[in-house]
Amino acid sequence: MSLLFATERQVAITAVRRACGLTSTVFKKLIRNETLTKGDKSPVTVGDFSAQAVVNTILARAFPDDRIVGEEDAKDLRGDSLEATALRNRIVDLAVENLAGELDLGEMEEWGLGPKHTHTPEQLLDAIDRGTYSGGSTGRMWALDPIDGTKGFLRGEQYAVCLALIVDAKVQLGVIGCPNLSQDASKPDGPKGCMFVAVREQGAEQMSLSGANPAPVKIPTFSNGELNMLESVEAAHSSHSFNDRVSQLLNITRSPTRMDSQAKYCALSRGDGGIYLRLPATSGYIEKIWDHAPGSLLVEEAGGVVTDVHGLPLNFGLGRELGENHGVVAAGENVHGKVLAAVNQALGDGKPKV
Ligand SMILES: Nc1ncnc2c1ncn2[C@@H]1O[C@H](COP(=O)(O)OS(=O)(=O)O)[C@@H](OP(=O)(O)O)[C@H]1O
Ligand SMILES: [Mg+2]
Ligand SMILES: [Mg+2]
Ligand SMILES: [Mg+2]
Repeated sequence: MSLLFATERQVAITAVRRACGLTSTVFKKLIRNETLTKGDKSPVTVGDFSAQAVVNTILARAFPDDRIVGEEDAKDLRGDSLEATALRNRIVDLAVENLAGELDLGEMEEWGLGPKHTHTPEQLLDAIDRGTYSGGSTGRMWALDPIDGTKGFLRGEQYAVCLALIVDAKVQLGVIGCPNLSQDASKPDGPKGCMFVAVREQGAEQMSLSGANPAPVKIPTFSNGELNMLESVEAAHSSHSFNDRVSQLLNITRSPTRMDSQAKYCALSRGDGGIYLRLPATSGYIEKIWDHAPGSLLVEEAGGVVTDVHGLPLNFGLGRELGENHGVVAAGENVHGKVLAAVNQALGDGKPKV
């Protein structure tokens, strides 16, 4: 008897692994004018667009009826301007080359892979735009962040290719590829490049990006003295000062580890740090589902708890955003309760006294 979501798991591993190969190539050759600034002032690179084209092409072939909520869209790539044409050509070349790569273990030709397939520019732009689904509470949908932590990617630091399958608003499968993350946190100069895979009720595991050495990941039981806070690098993405206050309340003496992207969830799942705390630094910012879907399942399957500051589960069924949640509190089972209490004490401390 085959396990639930076995095919989806293999397709997602394939898509994330291929996309990681592409982003690593792009990083080595990225040139200045290959980065755009989006309406919200955040960066997007040829790597983000072409990785979304690759993942969505594979998903569309393997599961033609599934919807996709992806971070990027192809609007800026469709014009006739010199800039749009150059960007489009580069993205198409990258995606075509990546998809044409010889089949690796577990990959299937019918997923659009291998040298026999052709992919036209129009098909690849349409593949990117398959990611424009508005989300919702029923049915199957994939959540894709082709490069999470684009700023980290541009700095040559942590970033992640993140893919999740959500069924009736519940994350069932999460795959995260971290090309720059050390396979063993205690050996920062050792081999880099890991993939984290979680299936609901089937546990979580880490493997190398090639798929080698799969091993279960588990959050250990921490005492306060051993706890270490994981937080965003960008102060604009989550409040560092708030996290300092919570650390004080919990008597955490170790300094926080700053890391871009859902690599924070990955680090937490294998016990490199015991808490991931993310409070909005800008009032009004609502978290996106693709920034949390695979990471939250990974942490839960590794024995952790993920809620917002009110202790509510993240609700992935409200569209492209986590519309009803405020902040994210992720920690091992034995510490989540006290972290939540400290978060609420710190939030109360900040309120004007009447
Ligand atoms: N104002 C604001 N507040 C909170 N979050 C924001 C904000 N702006 C952007 N984003 C999202 O942050 C994603 C990057 O993840 P991190 O914050 O973990 O990375 S970082 O350490 O700050 O670089 C980043 O994901 P990517 O765009 O995929 O890189 C964004 O979706
Ligand atoms: Mg982005
Ligand atoms: Mg992101
Ligand atoms: Mg992104």
